Amino acid sequence: MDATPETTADSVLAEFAAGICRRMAEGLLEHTGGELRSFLSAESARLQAALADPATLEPAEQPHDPPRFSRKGHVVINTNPVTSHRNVLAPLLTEKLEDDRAVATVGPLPRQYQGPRGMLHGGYVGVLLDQVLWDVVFHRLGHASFTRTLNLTYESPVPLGEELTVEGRVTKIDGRKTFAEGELRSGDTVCARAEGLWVSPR
Ligand SMILES: CCCCCCCC(=O)SCCNC(=O)CCNC(=O)[C@H](O)C(C)(C)COP(=O)(O)OP(=O)(O)OC[C@H]1O[C@@H](n2cnc3c(N)ncnc32)[C@H](O)[C@@H]1OP(=O)(O)O
Repeated sequence: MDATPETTADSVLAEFAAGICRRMAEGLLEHTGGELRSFLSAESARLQAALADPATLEPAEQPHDPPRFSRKGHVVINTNPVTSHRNVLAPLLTEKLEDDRAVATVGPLPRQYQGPRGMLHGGYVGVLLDQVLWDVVFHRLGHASFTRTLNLTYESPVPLGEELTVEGRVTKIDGRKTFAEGELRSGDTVCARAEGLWVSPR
């Protein structure tokens, strides 16, 4: 990353643009023909308007992920593909961390995450569980670790278009090894379970 400073207005604009990109990604899979053209034109116009006068986006909004600064003063942007409001791939989580437990809500997820028709792609099920289990391990240890194993059991398809709950728990710490487990639910239905091992750096 470079050392260019970023104002709050810049951060708000970047997240606004990411929101438009998310809507475009969804709209590209929803619309066709003339409807697609109108949709793209309207979203482009919204971005152009914000670019022409970024101040109009403030102070109504504050950035969710304002850039941090490294010790050398370089801008560090949150690139996380699950949680960063600036990463258009991120489905975005709202997460609560307490002691050995994390509970996150995500979604409703749109069509760009689709695997089987109307259902979440299985790889994304793993992405969501990996993130929440990593988060609870980080919260418990106070430092980052690497996912070494992640075993998934798919119990039932995960519906798109509904809010999902992802829960993670630390189950054991043994030296550099931290074990955690969790599940992804739609309502009261457990759709997937995960258990894995996280290894702290030497
Ligand atoms: C900022 C937010 C980021 C969120 C990220 C979300 C999580 C991620 O995606 S992390 C990225 C994906 N993971 C990776 O890329 C990791 C790739 N793997 C690695 O880099 C290495 O294998 C790494 C670091 C995990 C472990 O390497 P290394 O430190 O050499 O481990 P190693 O010494 O062999 O094993 C450590 C311990 O685990 C044990 N162990 C290793 N594998 C297993 C296993 N499968 N089962 C049980 N125990 C195991 C070893 O026996 C050893 O135990 P002990 O300390 O008692 O002797």
